[in-house]
Amino acid sequence: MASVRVAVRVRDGLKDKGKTFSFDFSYDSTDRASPTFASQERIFHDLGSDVLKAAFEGFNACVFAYGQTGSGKSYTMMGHTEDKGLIPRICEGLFWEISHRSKSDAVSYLEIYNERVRDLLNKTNHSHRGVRQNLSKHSIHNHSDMEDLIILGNASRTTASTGMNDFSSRSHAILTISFTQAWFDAELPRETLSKIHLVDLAGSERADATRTTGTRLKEGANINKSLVTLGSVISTLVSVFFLCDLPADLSVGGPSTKKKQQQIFIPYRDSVLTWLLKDSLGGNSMTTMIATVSPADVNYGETLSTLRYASRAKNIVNSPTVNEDGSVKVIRELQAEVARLRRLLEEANQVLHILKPIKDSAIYMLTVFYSKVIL
Ligand SMILES: Nc1ncnc2c1ncn2[C@@H]1O[C@H](COP(=O)(O)OP(=O)(O)OP(=O)(O)O)[C@@H](O)[C@H]1O
Repeated sequence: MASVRVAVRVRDGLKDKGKTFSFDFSYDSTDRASPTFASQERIFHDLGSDVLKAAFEGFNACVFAYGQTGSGKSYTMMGHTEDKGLIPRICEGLFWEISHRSKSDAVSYLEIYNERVRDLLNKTNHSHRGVRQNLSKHSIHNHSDMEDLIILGNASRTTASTGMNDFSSRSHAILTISFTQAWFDAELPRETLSKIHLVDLAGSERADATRTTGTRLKEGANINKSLVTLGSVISTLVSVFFLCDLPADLSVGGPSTKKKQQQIFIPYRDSVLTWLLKDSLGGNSMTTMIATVSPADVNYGETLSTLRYASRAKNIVNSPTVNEDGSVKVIRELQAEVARLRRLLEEANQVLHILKPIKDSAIYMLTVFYSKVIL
């Protein structure tokens, strides 16, 4: 079991309004000259390197950035050419490690725009409501292939200028790296498949703050709808785990608590985003949420709501397991069984070896007894 890790990254000066939250990490990225300034490198060191570690151990991993529009989600996830964010750094790390191991990789990159999935790596693919239908998968052989795909995908992403951000992401973007490793462990074959989801969410926003109308307003409504669903999924998951955690004597429903947990409906299907992130929230994944805040006074309400959102997400417990290829696992288990039977046979032979002289002398004694006493 692993809790969702939550890191908070602050863009501007934070005014103390007397609320306290606790998170796994907190970063101050307000002033480059400050000794406490958290650089992109530091964020990768703390959060990105664990994603790589999990993936190489055969787990699924997910990082998603959540926060008000303009607070630094895209900067944290993608960054700029000269100031790279988590995605390019994780990809670099992946290829650095991969050069020492056997593997194969595939990448897909999609955006969810107005509740429709659009393939960012295949412009001929029209957007659709179905999840992952027709999504192109691209084999990559080196880091430069990966960089080209990211540049291609980013160029297709829907951004627009809003009152809060000149290049506001108007969609949620999910880059998925599927990653297979095959090797021999004590002469037995092993194969694991890990998936890394790197997610840059569109900004949570108020229409009046972003001064949106028309298309922007419709986008904003869809963004907010999916973020509200994400919030409901998080709250519901937390209540399920809260019931799990209750000691038997405190559990509200006594023996029926388990039944209640099973009856709780988690609204994953209410938005494309939550459906795609199903495994990352309450499922088989090591997940990190990065909450970005830009707490100028004017943003106090949004900052507080982001921190509350993040604080709830911290209570989600996932159950990550190593994703081993089923058929390779069966082969490995059969090989282990054959080795066990061989060992048993050897032991039986050794016992026979010890018993043989006893058997021979028993036959000899019986023969002597028969010839001398009976005859
Ligand atoms: N920690 C930071 N250090 C330096 N610049 C930053 C930082 N965070 C954000 N910025 C800058 O602020 C601007 C807005 O950031 P960004 O586009 O990442 O916001 P966002 O949260 O992704 O917004 P939206 O939800 O509208 O897409 C960008 O020009 C970005 O480079």
